[in-house]
Amino acid sequence: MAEFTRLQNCLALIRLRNPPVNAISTTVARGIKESLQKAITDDTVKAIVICGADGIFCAGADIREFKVHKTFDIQLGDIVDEIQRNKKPVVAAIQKLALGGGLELALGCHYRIAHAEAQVGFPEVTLGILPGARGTQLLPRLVGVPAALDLIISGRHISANEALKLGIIDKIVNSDPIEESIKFAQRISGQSSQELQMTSDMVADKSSALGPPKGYTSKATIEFFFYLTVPGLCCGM
Ligand SMILES: CC/C=C\C=C\CC(=O)SCCNC(=O)CCNC(=O)[C@H](O)C(C)(C)COP(=O)(O)OP(=O)(O)OC[C@H]1O[C@@H](n2cnc3c(N)ncnc32)[C@H](O)[C@@H]1OP(=O)(O)O
Repeated sequence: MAEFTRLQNCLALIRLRNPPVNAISTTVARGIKESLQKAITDDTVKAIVICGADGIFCAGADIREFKVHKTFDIQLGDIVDEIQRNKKPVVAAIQKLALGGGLELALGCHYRIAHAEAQVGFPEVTLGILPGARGTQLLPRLVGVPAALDLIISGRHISANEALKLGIIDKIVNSDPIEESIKFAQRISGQSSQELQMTSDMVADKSSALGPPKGYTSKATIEFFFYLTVPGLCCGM
């Protein structure tokens, strides 16, 4: 599930909870979607923090459901789009791991604050799939195409420090990233939607050289990935 908490100071907290690694099951995805809706439609909420329960952000899709579903009725990509469309700033507080769909969720957020011991990565390739929830668009926009390809094709996990240097993470903390994210969200919640729109437009301008906007995966890119990865590969969800 995902728990929605209305905090003081005009903030909302969305906490993923699915032991042992807060993987994104259908129930978790539905919970995130519903919680986001609540936060977005509540005029008193000015900023949103997304985190995981029990000291871990999220290890990606719930692989226990892979045997049950061929497709998921709630698409993580739609949730990522919703976060990006909305005018309220969203901060991802990353503890321990943000992998696969968990990293895509974090990349959809406007800011990422991670603990120094955290790791991030796209292990999809080890399962014979590709990041399918905007990761192949959002990652290159942050780190450039060569570094994004390296991470997606290798499936390796990288440290928070490397992620900071690459530009995947905005800030590393040695304290509790959830508390830090709440403080940060509080600070930026004063920004007007116009200021936020200007900031996201500037980011979009800077990355426009990388091609079409999110939601688009070129055929050539897909073919390239197919070529480089294992036979019998199926596409991400
Ligand atoms: C709606 C879908 C939307 C988007 C889809 C996106 C695609 C993806 O996200 S694909 C990527 C999926 N994630 C992974 O492949 C991660 C796989 N797991 C690991 O690499 C490791 O388990 C680990 C998370 C790095 C943790 O390693 P470690 O600390 O060594 O512990 P383990 O013994 O390996 O695992 C502990 C415990 O967690 C369970 N678990 C791990 N990952 C998942 C997962 N993704 N889903 C469900 N459960 C997971 C693992 O089975 C262990 O459970 P036990 O009951 O303790 O055995």
